[in-house]
Amino acid sequence: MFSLMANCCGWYKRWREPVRKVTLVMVGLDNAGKTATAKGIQGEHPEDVAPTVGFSKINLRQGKFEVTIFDLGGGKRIRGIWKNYYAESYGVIFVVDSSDEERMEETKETMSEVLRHPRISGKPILVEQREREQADLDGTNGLAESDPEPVIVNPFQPIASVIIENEKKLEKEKKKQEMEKNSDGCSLPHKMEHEQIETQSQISDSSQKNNEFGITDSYKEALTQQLANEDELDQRSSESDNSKKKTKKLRMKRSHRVEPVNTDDSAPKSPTPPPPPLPDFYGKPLPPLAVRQRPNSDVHDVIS
Ligand SMILES: Nc1nc2c(ncn2[C@@H]2O[C@H](COP(=O)(O)OP(=O)(O)OP(=O)(O)O)[C@@H](O)[C@H]2O)c(=O)[nH]1
Ligand SMILES: [Mg+2]
Repeated sequence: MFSLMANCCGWYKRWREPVRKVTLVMVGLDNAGKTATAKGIQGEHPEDVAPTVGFSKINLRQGKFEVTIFDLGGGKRIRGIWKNYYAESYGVIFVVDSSDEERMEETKETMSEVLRHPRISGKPILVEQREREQADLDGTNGLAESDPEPVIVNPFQPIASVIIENEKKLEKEKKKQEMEKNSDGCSLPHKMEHEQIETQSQISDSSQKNNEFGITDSYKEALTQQLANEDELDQRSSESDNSKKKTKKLRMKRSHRVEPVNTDDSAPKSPTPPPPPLPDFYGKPLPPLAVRQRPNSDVHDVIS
């Protein structure tokens, strides 16, 4: 009864777990058997498999994982596209035809190139080894006849275990970091307090030192200088007050006078200027001119 309950709980937990999407990339030399492997995973016979040009996509469900495998073409000319899939792939399935001994060196070089790539390093890699009979290689033995049952090879199972292991490690690391953060958060206020206390003590120390050395003379000098400055300031302020008063008086006096016309530019110019003052002649005003004398004319000025 107890085991049944535990099983039910485990099943419910697994059912509640969110579905994880994982993308994998399947690479290897041409004719290595990548597409045949992909067909085998899907429960199909790997017969009449044509060389892959570009890629083919496989979707399958593995427990809580939704797996997408990109089966990429392995021809020399197509290998350049592999790197375009590295970034979004969680891991790599590298298929090797171990019976093709002649191409072992090429396989080695290609694999090391893949492993060296910065977008692959650190990611899980599964090397899928396919071994074919000599008859298969010669083409004398028909595939369908030799393998009546579909090849059920699931390269994702070991990768899934690696993923789960990695996740556990990540969770542990996360918890550790959180713990460290919390401990840092607790110690931070203490640090602050300690620093404050230190700075305060430094200040008090410096003031104490000043008193100890008795810089009273400099203090006196500073005081006298300040007083002198204040006196100067007072004098300046009184002078400025007097000048203000003087200007006030001047203004008062000048306000009774008639201002000259063109001396002040700021004053608005009147359209009809006032008549010019009459010229004095020994204190007596000259009579106004009625007619002005003109050259080569008989007309003379007449004094009225
Ligand atoms: N008998 C036998 N034939 C196989 C096996 N795996 C692959 N083949 C055959 O080998 C040929 C190449 O296999 P593919 O799966 O197309 O190889 P590939 O790696 O996908 O090649 P590219 O798509 O060109 O990169 C096909 O004709 C397959 O039928 C196997 O396990 N046994
Ligand atoms: Mg293929």
